[in-house]
Amino acid sequence: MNKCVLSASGSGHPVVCWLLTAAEMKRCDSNTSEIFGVPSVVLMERAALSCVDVIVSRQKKLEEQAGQLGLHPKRRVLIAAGGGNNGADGIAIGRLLLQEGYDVSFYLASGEEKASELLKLQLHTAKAYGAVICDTIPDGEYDIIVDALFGIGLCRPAEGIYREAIEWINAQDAFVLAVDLPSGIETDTGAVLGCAVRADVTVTFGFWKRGLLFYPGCKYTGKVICTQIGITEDGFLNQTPEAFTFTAPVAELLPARPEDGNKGTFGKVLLLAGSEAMAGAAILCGRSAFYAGSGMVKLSCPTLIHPVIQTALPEAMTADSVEASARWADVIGAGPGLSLSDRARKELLFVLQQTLQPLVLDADAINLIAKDEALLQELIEHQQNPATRRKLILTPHPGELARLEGCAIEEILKQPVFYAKKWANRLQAAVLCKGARSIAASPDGSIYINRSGNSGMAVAGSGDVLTGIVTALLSTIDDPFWALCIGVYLHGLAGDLAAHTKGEYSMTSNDIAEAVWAVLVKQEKNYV
Ligand SMILES: NC(=O)C1=CN([C@@H]2O[C@H](COP(=O)(O)OP(=O)(O)OC[C@H]3O[C@@H](n4cnc5c(N)ncnc54)[C@H](O)[C@@H]3O)[C@@H](O)[C@H]2O)[C@@H](O)CC1
Ligand SMILES: Nc1ncnc2c1ncn2[C@@H]1O[C@H](COP(=O)(O)OP(=O)(O)O)[C@@H](O)[C@H]1O
Ligand SMILES: [K+]
Repeated sequence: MNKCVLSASGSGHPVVCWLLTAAEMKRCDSNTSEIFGVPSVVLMERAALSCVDVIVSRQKKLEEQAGQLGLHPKRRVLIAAGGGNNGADGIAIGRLLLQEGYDVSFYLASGEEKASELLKLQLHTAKAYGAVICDTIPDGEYDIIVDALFGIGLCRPAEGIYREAIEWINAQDAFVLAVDLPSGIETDTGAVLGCAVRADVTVTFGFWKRGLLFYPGCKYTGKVICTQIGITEDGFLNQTPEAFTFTAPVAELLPARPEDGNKGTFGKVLLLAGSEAMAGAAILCGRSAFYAGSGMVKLSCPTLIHPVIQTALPEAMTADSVEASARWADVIGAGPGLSLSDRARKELLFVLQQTLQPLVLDADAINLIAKDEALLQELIEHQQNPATRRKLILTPHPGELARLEGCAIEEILKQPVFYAKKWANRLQAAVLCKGARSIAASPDGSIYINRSGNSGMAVAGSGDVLTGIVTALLSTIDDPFWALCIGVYLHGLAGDLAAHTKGEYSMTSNDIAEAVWAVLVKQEKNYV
């Protein structure tokens, strides 16, 4: 991956949003305090102030609206604090709200004797300002609940009094602000450990955590507000986080289009796609490749389906076999609607063994390789050897990745990041694991987590569109991992546009393909 582009984010590169694990965040916290000398208590005060800002500005709006109706919204707050530094944040928030004139009750779920040092300090200060700390939830009705039970330190399922507190919070008719993360959400995976708070707003400090983006965690966060509390990219030192996502627009990452270019300049894409029963896959893939900027697209598929392809996609050329076009192509994409036929296998073998161009493998190309242990081993050996390695992208869904791995789909779904990384390393390739949050892994260990797209994209042919986009981008973007990340992101944006016009119920994969051009126009114009 082009680390230069990513590290530019320190100077405010608008495209990349880091997604941290708990360990990365802890390292960054401690570097900020220990190397740069910003005391933890200063960071904590800023963290607390940033939450207070959110509460106070919301309250102000409510009071303005209610005032016009002669109403007076109450300011009854409950702070629900755990025994770690997330709890300490909560106590600091409560103390600041007391000073703002709010009616604040404090519930400390863990005993004071088990409190972290910073929590002890915060308890001492809060008490000095008149806070009364209760060891059961004080009876009463609350307008605002601050969830500060657990943050990035959650390490086991929430049980006992913690479960009771979480369930109680979820049963209240109050505005819930989660501090850093909703309690019960695992920082790295977004899994619910036991049970989790359903927040209206999550104020997260310094950087996004992966679990705020992954499902199911993202369903618990409400609106996520990432606040700057003095923990910056300087705190990474030389260890940038593994994972990132894009924030729109990505125009500056798109391949440049030379004014004096010709159709050869913009990529000659050869697609091994389509079969008698799946001609549409080839059409969707080819159409998307054109919309994503390819100069020329040639589809290698059985002669029988040439007429239907020529009719639906007159811009494309057709061929009976890849052999004749192998030299012509700048890039090859293989798999959509290919089938597992003998012809498909023969064609794929030719591509794998007789060509060297950058290659995208999807769907049946992956299934054919997964079925053939010798072929898979040969591919691994080629890719492990720098002398024979080619630029390679794989775009499996979890079922296809499970076939490659030889395990159950559930196993992949439990650890998608792990398996994407494992295959990226094994094949020295950019490997995607598709889903509601597609994960792309690079051989250098970088992870892209995609957040564009919607459930309307869970429709037949959607993956074929992605293959067309990614193959087109691979012809002009040098780094396969970048081509994959950008392709996946644009594909999701096209899905969002299709959902906007046709709705998630009715949109088809062709609607996604037909939205690609509009997404690119928006990117070019630098707005979304
Ligand atoms: N410099 C810093 O370190 C900063 C830390 N901040 C806050 O500190 C938090 C991290 O603090 P901690 O590392 O203390 O972690 P937490 O406060 O998130 O939780 C850790 C505590 O909870 C316990 N615990 C974990 N899972 C449990 C379970 N299921 N049941 C019962 N107890 C459980 C642990 O044993 C530990 O005592 C962040 O999320 C953030 O809110 C912020 O104040 C910003 C600055
Ligand atoms: N709930 C969802 N939210 C966002 N994107 C989704 C969702 N479900 C599926 N997708 C996307 O739709 C595409 C489906 O691809 P794939 O499973 O290969 O479909 P097909 O084989 O039918 O073409 C993937 O890019 C995936 O990330
Ligand atoms: K929390």
